[in-house]
Amino acid sequence: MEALKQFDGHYWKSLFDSRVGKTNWPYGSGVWSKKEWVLPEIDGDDIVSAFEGNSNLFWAERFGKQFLGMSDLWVKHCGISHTGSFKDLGMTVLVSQVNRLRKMKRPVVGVGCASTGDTSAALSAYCASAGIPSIVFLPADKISMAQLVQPIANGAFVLSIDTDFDGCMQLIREVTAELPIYLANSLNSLRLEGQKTAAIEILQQFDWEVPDWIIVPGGNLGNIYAFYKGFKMCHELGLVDKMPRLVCAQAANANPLYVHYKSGWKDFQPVKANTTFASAIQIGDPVSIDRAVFALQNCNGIVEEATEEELMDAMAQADSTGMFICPHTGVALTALIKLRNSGVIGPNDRTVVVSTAHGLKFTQSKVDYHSKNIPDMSCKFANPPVQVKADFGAVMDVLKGYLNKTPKV
Ligand SMILES: Cc1ncc(COP(=O)(O)O)c(C=O)c1O
Ligand SMILES: N[C@@H](CCOP(=O)(O)O)C(=O)O
Repeated sequence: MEALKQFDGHYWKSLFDSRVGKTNWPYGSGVWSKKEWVLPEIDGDDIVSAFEGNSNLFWAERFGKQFLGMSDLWVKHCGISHTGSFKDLGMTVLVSQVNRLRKMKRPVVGVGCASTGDTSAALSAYCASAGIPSIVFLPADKISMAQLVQPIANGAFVLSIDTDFDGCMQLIREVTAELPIYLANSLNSLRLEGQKTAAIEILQQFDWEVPDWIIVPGGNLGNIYAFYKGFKMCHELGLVDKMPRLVCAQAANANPLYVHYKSGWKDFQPVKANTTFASAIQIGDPVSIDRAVFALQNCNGIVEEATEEELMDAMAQADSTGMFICPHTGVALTALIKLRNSGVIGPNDRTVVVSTAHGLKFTQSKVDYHSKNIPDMSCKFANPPVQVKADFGAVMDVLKGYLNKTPKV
């Protein structure tokens, strides 16, 4: 920070703004356009990038107005990305550094992670691009088919292990302590250095105006800290004059941070994470718990939770306004709905919900919901297809019934 403080906020803003939308290597990446703040000393030739970042910040006008009476609601689509999640932002930094270490002949035989599906997809893609072996530990039968096929296709060594994510995490930590395999989970701060650029990007996209609220779904809890760090740096280095308030949203079935928050931050206890449609955050013993607590305590942050029904309904409502979000973003939207209904978030507060993965990775959950195929869930926003005979009269009857119910313009 001392070195960066040699330049003022105006300098950094115009430097970062000058790089947006260009193809210059590596600055065309949303992460590497902030290289001086991420990993300054790395040589451009060592960087492994898919020009990640620069994701769209979408004005959720209809969702905000129709469901929440809000005028200034935005969704940061970090999941519209190379491997379909925000993990690309951190993985480009970590794999670039490993690439550099290997060129320096350091003994790194490969890179490994435990994963609920998105970290493994990003790791295997970036490693494949650089010709570095990747090893991924996945909890058997607990990730989506779309996520599972990503490391397989990218040539990773995939271990499907009969445990949950927390079990995989413990195993990879033990294995990487014994073997020269570089650990790629977010306890490695290189990941967070990349992920923090999403916060800087949001400020940049608002012309360096600070939103009131940022809502982030949390699992292993690296990302909530990364957002805090990105905003904090912009504040301390004079690019903006205040911090937003952060909200971390968890699935009620995997809510150790929520329980800790509700206890007044007394004694943290890991939980046994139960099955959730937000499967990528089915984590009971998050590795970045201390960082997350630090971040939330220092920005007057809030933790919320979402039941399965709440998160699936929120996802369906968002999709009905033209989005196609993942269940984790449904968790974040539920937090928004609760905070808006209780008046904590005001109708005109500028609010950004961070969407963390592409909805196409989680289509089975949408199929189950719209087929009303979920035990004990009413699926009240389901929109199942109508079965109809191949007959003009039958089709017309069905269409007339539909058009009669459709609001007139
Ligand atoms: C899609 C998705 N959303 C949210 C998260 C939560 O991020 P973090 O683990 O950094 O809290 C993860 C991974 O854990 C994820 O894959
Ligand atoms: N959701 C993550 C869980 C691991 O998180 P990490 O950020 O510590 O790698 C995943 O997709 O694996």
